[in-house]
Amino acid sequence: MPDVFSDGRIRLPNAELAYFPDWLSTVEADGLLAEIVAQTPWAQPRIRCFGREHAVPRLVAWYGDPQASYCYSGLAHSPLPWIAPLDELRKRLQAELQRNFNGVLLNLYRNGQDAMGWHSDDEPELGADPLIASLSLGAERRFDLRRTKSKGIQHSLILKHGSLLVMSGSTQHYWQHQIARTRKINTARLNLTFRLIHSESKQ
Ligand SMILES: O=C(O)CCC(=O)C(=O)O
Ligand SMILES: [Fe+2]
Repeated sequence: MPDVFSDGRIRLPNAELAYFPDWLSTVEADGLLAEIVAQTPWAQPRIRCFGREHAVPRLVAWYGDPQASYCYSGLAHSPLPWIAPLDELRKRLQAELQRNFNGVLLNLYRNGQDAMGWHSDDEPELGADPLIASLSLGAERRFDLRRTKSKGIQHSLILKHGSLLVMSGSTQHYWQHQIARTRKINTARLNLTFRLIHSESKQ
């Protein structure tokens, strides 16, 4: 693993987490937020949960290489072709982390009422020990972690504008994460999770 992981390491058992609060300058982060939000054809997929169909509480988009189909919110999604700002971020991450990414999932939380429930990113197409590079732009939201299916939050961090959180190793096997609703936030946050989809492992 490159040295970059050791600086920002968050020490939790059975997890590999590293947080870099100032990965982008504020100016870079401001520009990217405006550009990516404006250029993205946002969707709000409907999912079936406990027998009831409802729209996910956020807007989403999936960009990637043509073969990088990804299943999220219970549906398979073909990738949108890379746009320049996302491809540049991907190349920068690949150089710094010395790992490849072929897709990026975008989540746009329009305000504090948009959220993401407890989950692990452990789909088979992400491989045995998924590496997820998560870039946050816009409003600061709290990112909670808990041991898989346990009750209560074990660790939280505030993901700031321009920050990078890297999850790797066994994190997705032992831990779940969420972005909870909050009344305190009235502005938008964009999160980008760069991933590597192993298309050969799909049926
Ligand atoms: O918005 C975030 O920081 C988390 C997003 C996330 O967990 C995901 O896309 O799987
Ligand atoms: Fe996730």
